[in-house]
Formats: sequence, structure tokens, C-alpha cells
Amino acid sequence: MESTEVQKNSPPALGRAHLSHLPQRPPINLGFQDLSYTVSNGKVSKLILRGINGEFRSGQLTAILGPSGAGKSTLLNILAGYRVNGASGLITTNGETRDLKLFRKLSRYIMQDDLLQPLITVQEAMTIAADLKLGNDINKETKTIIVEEIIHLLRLSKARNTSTERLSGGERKRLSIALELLNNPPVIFLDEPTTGLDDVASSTCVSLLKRVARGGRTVICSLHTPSARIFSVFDHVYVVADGKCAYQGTSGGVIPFLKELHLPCPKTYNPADFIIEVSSGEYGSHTDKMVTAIDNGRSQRWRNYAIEDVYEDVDLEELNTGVIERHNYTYESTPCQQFSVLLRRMFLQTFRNRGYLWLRVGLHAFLGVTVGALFSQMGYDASKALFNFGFCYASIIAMLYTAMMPVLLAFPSEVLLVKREYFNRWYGLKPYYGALVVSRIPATIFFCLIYLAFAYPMTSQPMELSRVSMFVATCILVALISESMGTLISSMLSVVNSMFVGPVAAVPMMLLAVYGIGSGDEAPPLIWRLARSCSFMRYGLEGLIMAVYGPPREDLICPEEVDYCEYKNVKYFVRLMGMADVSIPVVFSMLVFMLLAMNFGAYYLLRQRLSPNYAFRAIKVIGRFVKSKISFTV
Ligand SMILES: Nc1ncnc2c1ncn2[C@@H]1O[C@H](COP(=O)(O)OP(=O)(O)OP(=O)(O)O)[C@@H](O)[C@H]1O
Repeated sequence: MESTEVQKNSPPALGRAHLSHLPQRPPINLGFQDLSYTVSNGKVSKLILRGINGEFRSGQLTAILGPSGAGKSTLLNILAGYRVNGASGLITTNGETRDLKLFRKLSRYIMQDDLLQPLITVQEAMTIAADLKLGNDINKETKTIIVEEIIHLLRLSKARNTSTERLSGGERKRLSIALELLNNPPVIFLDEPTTGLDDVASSTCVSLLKRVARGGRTVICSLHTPSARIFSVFDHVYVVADGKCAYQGTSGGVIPFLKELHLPCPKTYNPADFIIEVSSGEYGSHTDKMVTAIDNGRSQRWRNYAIEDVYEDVDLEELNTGVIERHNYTYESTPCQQFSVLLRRMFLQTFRNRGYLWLRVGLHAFLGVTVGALFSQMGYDASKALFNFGFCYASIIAMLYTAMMPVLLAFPSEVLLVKREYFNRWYGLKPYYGALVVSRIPATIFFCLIYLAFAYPMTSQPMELSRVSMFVATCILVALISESMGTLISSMLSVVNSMFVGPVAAVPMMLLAVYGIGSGDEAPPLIWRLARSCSFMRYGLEGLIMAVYGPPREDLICPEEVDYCEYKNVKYFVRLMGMADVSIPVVFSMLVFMLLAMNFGAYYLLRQRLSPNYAFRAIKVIGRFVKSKISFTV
């Protein structure tokens, strides 16, 4: 109903005016002078950008071209503020020194790899992004109109109900751009937006970017080798060669520029290919000549050469009023709104992943039945008390692995997505992390219950409500802590490293949980007692033993065929396990404390991964230095 209304409202012709409902932003001209960038990998430093200059203007579509390894991505990363350390020189916005913090709020960076949230449709992705990025100041109807305008502009109407993982390469690229257009950023950086697209898709994508630029935005793309047709669409071309500026001006100015340097472009040749080949040294070393002719980017001589497309009609003032400082670039939505939108998105993705959900249901049921069968009816059997202890131990190990492993597998990829959204200021990290934790709780509880629904009755554990609740609560807490431990580990590591570190880090936890058990009242040495108090598995095990054997419990039943049952008396058994002094409130307090500590740790590491503080940057530098010292050249 709503969408038909919007379609009726949406203007038939597409153009700049279509984005009329977007929040207004001031135009930004981005300049840089004597920009250099050095990377140091411990042993040697490498100068990648060498004192280059340039200006990228509002309303124009700019291409950064150059041979492979020339420094295009580096320049883009530095201008976007994605890389800061090692850069020197002056970067300006509208003639004033760039305030990086403010600039980050103004600009959006669309990376090459088109990371998109899975399991949601294009329409849902746009609506969720609009809720996050446009906040409550804009009403629902206006948000719908904005979403429709952008969907039309980027020609995504046909794919609106397609899930993001089923989109074609071109559609993914256009959706990435559409998502970032929602709050009308004045500066948009795109790292190789045409990579992986065929000629037609590349051409469509670049034409759309030009229309976006015409709306008063500064659009800057790094490109590899554009076709002649695509090349001619760009208003401004900036060629990087060996870290220096080899040309800056219009695309039409390339041939005369090279002709002046006695480098005539063959008639049938693509000027983009030709200038890249010349600057990569294929026709001899002409780079220095080009750099001198363009004064390493200072010369504006070719800036307006043969401009065919007159865009004075674009009323930038009308669309973009005010100066940067007058705009409020804090998050458009409150942390509570961000939390609720993100939670909605996470629940939607969880429920959509039906196959995976059923797999987990099946695996937990299988595990419950297997463990239940292995320890069948041992709960009241005095001759099998030690085995029943084994059941409790097996249960916390099952909770550890079933909760931690999925996180270790999925979270490293999720971090890359979060990095993109966080860098482009969709939301703050606190609402994101809060939503992440809350969204996982129902599934974790549900899977725990499936396991216990089989394992607990099959092993004939006591059916008193208080004991059942305590057993269930302990298992759930252990699963939640394990999940947070998975997040903590995988927030900093790749999938491969997480999958190695996670299980290895769990081993000491498991060993410490049972260290010294069986020695009765005799306490282990202080150091081991301290180490044991760091293991959440220990408290988990104590919680489960107290749930099944804690006082008041009558003696266990000694089967007739057994002559003597040493552990008939539950109190004696508990004392022998070294758990006579275990206090249930302490066990639960420690589990809750460890859950909080693990989550704070995971949040802190995630924050450092996304925006490292000085200490973490120093650790990274030291790490790289150590790595370079211990690396051997074969
Ligand atoms: N952290 C780093 N350590 C060492 N060298 C680096 C680092 N980052 C970039 N470089 C080097 O800097 C040069 C420029 O890299 P950059 O990625 O900017 O090139 P590019 O022009 O985008 O290349 P391509 O078109 O192949 O992507 C390359 O030679 C690259 O090896």
C-alpha cells in the first residue's frame, strides 16, 4: 500500500532533483599539498607518495588512475582518513586544514569488496540503513521516499526483493553505493568501483556516480584501466605514477597534454590505457617529464580543458546550503534507536538462516541423546557417582564448544562488515555490541534447552524444580560465557587463527576445572588455587555438581548386584570432590562476573580493532618489528 503510494509520488524522470528529500549538506572541495606517505616495516621504510598535490572538487566525478602499485589506493585511503600514520603534508577541506574527526563524519568510503549484510533483501537493507542513518527527525513517509529515490537512481528497483547474497556483482556495487548515499554524504570515496563488472555494468555504475556527483557531492574513485567510453565520463582525472602526480585535468586534456610532451597517443588507442602505459614506463622513462609538466599536481592548466558537459545548471547552493560547522554530524539516531534497529536486523538474519538453525537444533539433540545414552540412568546410582560427575563435566564441555565454535567461525567475517559500517558512521559500537549480545541470548538458551531436554532425564538426574533450574541456569551461563570468549578471540583474529586459538585457549580452562579433584579436603597450592579461580568451567562444574548433589539430598541407591557403594553418601562424595565448601551464591556471582568481564574484554578488543588507541598502535608497530626481525629470507 505504502510502496504503491510512493511509486505514484516518485517523479517519472530520474536526475539530480530526485534526491531532493535528502538532508542538505554543504559542498566540500578536498585539496592536498605536499602529501607524502611512508610505510615502515621495521627494517626498511618505503616512500609511497612523494609530495603530491591536487584538488578534488564538489559536483565533479574524479578518477584516480595509474599503473599497478603506483599508490592509488594509498592516496584514497589517506584522503578518506582510513590511513593516518606515516602521512605528512596538508589536506584541506574548502581551503581550510582538514579536521579529520569532522571529515570522517562527512565522508563515506565504499571499499572494493562490496561487503553487504547477508540474509536481507535490498529493500530491507535500505530501510534498515535509513532507520540508522536518518534518525527520527525524518518521518517514516519521507524515509520511504528517500529510499525509493535512491533505489530508482541506482536502478535497483528490479532487485528490491532479492536477498543481498544473490545479487549480481553490479547490483552489489550499486547497493553499496545506495546505502552510503542515504544521508547524502558530501564526499564519497570508492575503491575500484568497476572491478569485477562487465563493460555495460561498469558504464552504468560510472554514469550513476556522475549523477550522484552532480548533486553537489565530491565523488572520488580509484580505477584500474577504464574503457575509453567510461574514461570520457569523468570530469577530473588524476594520474599517479610512482607515488607522484603525472597528470591532473579533464579526461579530454590527456591527449593534448601528452602531445605537448612529444608523446602522441595513437588515433585508435584508449587515452586512459595510453597514459597508464606511458606512466608505467612502457615507452621509456617519461614519468619525470610528466610530473614536472604538471608540477606534481600543482598545475591547474588542464583543469577546464574541453569541458563538454556544462553543469552550471546544477544549483549546488540550493541543494547544499550552509557551511560545514553549522551542520550537526553526530549520529542521526540515538543509541537506543541504533540498538533496536540493529537488534531487529540481527533477529531477522538469525531467523532467515533456517538451514543453519535446523542444523544446530539437530546437532544439539544428537549431542543430548549421545551424552544421555552414554551416562544413562547414572544420576541416582551410587555405584556410578563418578560417572555422573563425568556427565556434569561432559555437559559443560558440550556447552563450551557448541556455543563458542559458531562464533569463532562467523564473527571474523562479521567484524569486516562492522568495520565498514562503523567507519561510515552508521552506528556507535556500544549499541552494536549490546544488540549483538542480546540477539544471541534466545538462540543460546534454546539450544541449551534442547541438549538438556534429552541429556538430563536420560541420565536420571533429580527432577526437583530447584535442582533442574540450577542445572539449566549453570549450563546457560557457561554457554553465554563461552560465546563471549569466542567473540573476544575472534574480534582480533582471522577465521583460521580464531579456529586454532579458541579450542587451544579452552583447554587450560577445562583442565583447571578438574585440577586437584579427588584429593578431598586437602587444598592445592595457592598458585593453582588462584589459577583455578580464573576458570569459568570450574564454577560451571561446581554449579552442576551442587545442582545434582548439593544438600539436602538423600543417599544414592546402591544396586543390588553391587556389594559395596563407596559414594552412597552424597555428602561424602561431594567432600571427596573438594566441593564441600562450595557456596551456590558465590558460584553464580562468579559466573555472572566472568560473563560481564568476558563481554567487556570482547567489546574493548573490538573497539581497538576498529579504532586503535595509541597503546594498541604501538603494540602493532612492535609486532610488525618483531615479525620483520624473525622473518627469514629463503
Ligand atoms: N603496508 C605496506 N607495506 C609495504 N608496502 C606497502 C604497504 N602498503 C602499500 N605498499 C606498497 O605501496 C605501493 C602502492 O600501493 P597501492 O595499494 O596504493 O597501489 P595501487 O596503485 O592501488 O595498486 P593496484 O592498482 O595494484 O591496487 C605498492 O608498491 C605496495 O606494495
